[in-house]
Amino acid sequence: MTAGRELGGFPYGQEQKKGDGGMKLHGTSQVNEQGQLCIGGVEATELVKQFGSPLYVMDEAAIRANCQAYYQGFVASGAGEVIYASKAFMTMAMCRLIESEGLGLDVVSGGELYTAKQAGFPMERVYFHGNNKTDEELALALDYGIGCIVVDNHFEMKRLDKLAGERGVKVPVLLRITPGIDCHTHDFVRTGQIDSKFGFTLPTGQAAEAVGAVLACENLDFLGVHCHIGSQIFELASFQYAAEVMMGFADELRAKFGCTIRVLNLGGGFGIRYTEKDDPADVADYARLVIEAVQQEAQKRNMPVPKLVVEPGRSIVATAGTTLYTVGSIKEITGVRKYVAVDGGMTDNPRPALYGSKYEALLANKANQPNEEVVTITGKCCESGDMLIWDLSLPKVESGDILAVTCTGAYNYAMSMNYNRIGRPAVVFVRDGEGSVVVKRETWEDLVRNDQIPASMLR
Ligand SMILES: Cc1ncc(COP(=O)(O)O)c(C=O)c1O
Ligand SMILES: N[C@@H](CCCC[NH3+])C(=O)O
Repeated sequence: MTAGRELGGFPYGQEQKKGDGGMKLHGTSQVNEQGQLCIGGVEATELVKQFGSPLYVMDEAAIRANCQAYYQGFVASGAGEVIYASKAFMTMAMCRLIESEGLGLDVVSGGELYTAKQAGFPMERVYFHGNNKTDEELALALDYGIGCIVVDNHFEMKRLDKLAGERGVKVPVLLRITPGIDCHTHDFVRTGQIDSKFGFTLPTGQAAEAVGAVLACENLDFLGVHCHIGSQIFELASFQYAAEVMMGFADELRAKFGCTIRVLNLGGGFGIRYTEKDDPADVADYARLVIEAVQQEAQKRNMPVPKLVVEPGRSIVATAGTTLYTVGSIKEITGVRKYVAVDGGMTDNPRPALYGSKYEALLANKANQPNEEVVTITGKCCESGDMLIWDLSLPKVESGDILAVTCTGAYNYAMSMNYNRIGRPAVVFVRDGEGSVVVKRETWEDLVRNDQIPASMLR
């Protein structure tokens, strides 16, 4: 099983039949004999009837399969631990799923931490990240008995040491290191290069100095080091290189301070197939390569092999998600373009507007019909940049059709917003022919829930 598991080709439209990769469906998604897209054994049109539109649909079996691929690759062999980067998609139900698959959790805010706690997630399996954690967040983490805090900077280190001391605890910490590794991905989602807001910089000597500082903190238990070289990475060699650089750094620390790292956390970033242009490797190959790299480096340097931790986010959930929209207005500018507007847009998927991200889509209710036209899918925001997909080949589109945008499981719901006071769609987990709401749709009432009118304006 691999992340982004694809269940073979799919007879959707003429262009895709040309054998150029074409549109593929992930997880349990398939087209039934009536030409209807089904996810988790339920027709997409049924899901919309039952739960409304637009709708985030998460294929539970697909998420579990991705978790299991990671578990097999990294945990079953005894090499280490997999902690799901909850920023990609976080809800209480998701925490339950992750817990049941034997993975840990990476959180980056008090809100994510609180959600995990509310879901009953075991706190000793939680790692807390972030470049500007507040005292309140650090105190919450300590009071919850968190497993590990990934310290990003000196400001945090000092306050955490003090807060832990006040509570009479010694808290396990990793130091976030910026190793200076450049990898091929979009600039905005590249976090490992030197010019980064995250972590202690390795090549300048700042990182080694920070280890000296953490070792001097009475209430911090230095477990090891962390790095994260970026997101949506396809070159496995980048991860291998990161492992080598970090093990080299561990060797330097041994020489300098006589300390041994017990944990090496190499972050997340494994890429997934959004469109035919993306060609990800298997999680099993990724695991093998990284585990071997760490073992070889340890052997070469006569060091104990540290516990390896990885933090996948996107590759656990992205391919499991499909967003269903209802087609509304259609505007044709003859000889220029045909705009097809859906009942969502950048508010539920800001990635195309933010990063120029590309997605594939199909008409869920006409999934076996040949493509007839090229259209541009736009959202309903008062914003010209509110585009979801440019130049998409589809069967003849009509108002009322259900458009299914695939691979929306990561950083879609998580990054959704209320611009134009548009409520967030519901999130539904589908499995074995049934859908269950895991996040309710935001109502107009929800949108004004926190609004206050000053007394002076009520007079
Ligand atoms: C520190 C850290 N860990 C893990 C992740 C998860 O990355 P991805 O979703 O690309 O696997 C991120 C996000 O890029 C991150 O910043
Ligand atoms: N939000 C980004 C990924 C962020 C990575 C966080 N470190 C995306 O949608 O691709």
